Amino acid sequence: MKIEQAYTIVTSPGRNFVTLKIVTDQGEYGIGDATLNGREMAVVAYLEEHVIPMLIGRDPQRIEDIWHYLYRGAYWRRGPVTMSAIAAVDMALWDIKAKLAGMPLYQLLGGKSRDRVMVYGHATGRDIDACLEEVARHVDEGYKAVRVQAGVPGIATIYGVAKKDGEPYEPADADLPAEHVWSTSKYLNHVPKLFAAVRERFGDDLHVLHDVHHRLTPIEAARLGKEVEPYHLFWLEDCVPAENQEAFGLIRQHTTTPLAVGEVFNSLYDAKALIENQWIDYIRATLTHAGGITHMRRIADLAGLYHVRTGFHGPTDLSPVCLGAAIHFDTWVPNFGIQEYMPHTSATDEVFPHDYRFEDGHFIVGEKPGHGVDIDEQLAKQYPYKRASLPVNRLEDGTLWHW
Ligand SMILES: O=C(O)[C@H](O)[C@@H](O)[C@H](O)[C@H](O)CO
Ligand SMILES: [Mg+2]
Repeated sequence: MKIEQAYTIVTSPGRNFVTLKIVTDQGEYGIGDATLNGREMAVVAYLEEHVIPMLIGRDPQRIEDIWHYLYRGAYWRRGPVTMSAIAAVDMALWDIKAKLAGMPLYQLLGGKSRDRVMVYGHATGRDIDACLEEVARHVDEGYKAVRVQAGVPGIATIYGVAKKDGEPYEPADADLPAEHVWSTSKYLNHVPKLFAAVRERFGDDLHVLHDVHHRLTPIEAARLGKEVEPYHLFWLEDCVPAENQEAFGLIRQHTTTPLAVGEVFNSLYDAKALIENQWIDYIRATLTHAGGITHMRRIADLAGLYHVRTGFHGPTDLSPVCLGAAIHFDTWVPNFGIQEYMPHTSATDEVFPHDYRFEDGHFIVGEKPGHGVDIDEQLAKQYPYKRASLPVNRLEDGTLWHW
């Protein structure tokens, strides 16, 4: 069996998505998600110029060998563009292998470790009251876990909070990056009040999460972790940028609030010290940005040795292809923690027909052979690519900060 054809499909049903389709000489095909928010066309160029020509004629069943050919064989290793391209190939090849086996992907990975996959949704509001209403809506819809992000008095625009209450949040909202202004002190003073209000209204059983989006220093993160301890967060996410993995060692000494990190990681080496030192509780790297199923299995297995569980990144800027494959992975992986879920627009769901379903705060995996997600290429053509950038952040004195 040989790979006869491979091509990228860029579509923007509300936001940009990059999909790689691989077709074999026997007519079987698989698809993978290659979406890197705000840098989509860099991955398309990498795939078209450097990856696809090398795939033609190879045996699609040799997933492991193709992974190493693309990783080691490139000489230049890692990085989000390279690893998203490799991930898309890997996801498409697992899709093909599972279709050839006549099995849903989770069966090929080792079968079910659980019947359903707990997800967390996003509640966002411009102030605490509006945010509590959104938490209530999620609880009514069956969610058992909710990420809570509210506006902070004195900060005009903040990560995770939609421009209008009740609307979904989309960060890549401008042709060129919007500029936000950030105040660490205003933020730190406000967040404990938000979680006090959440626990007061919703009691102890609801799992609550919060995303700091990389904005604090280690000692500031330690303070926040301590101050929210009474509210028993499921996790505190990305509390500092993680290039310097040792930073988490400092935070860890100060707080029992569980720590999650990794949505911008693209390899095991980004997380090695974090995992081996047990500085974190949840690893958030996901299939599309961290080298696909083949590499995420290695990360999850290492994590499992150190009591670290998975908490895959699942924003709307990953396509339903990634989400579908992730739900198979989540259904299998022994050390599963939780799956992030931001619902895609109905236009996106139409372009990417899928067989996973949301029920009572959980995803239920589908039974179709492969990862269960397809692409309607004709419909995809109706939504042309439109450049969209993530914002940048500045301190009140103008210094460029982490967004
Ligand atoms: O926890 C999350 O879901 C993330 O922080 C996202 O909202 C990112 O900001 C986005 O994926 C960037 O492209
Ligand atoms: Mg995040």
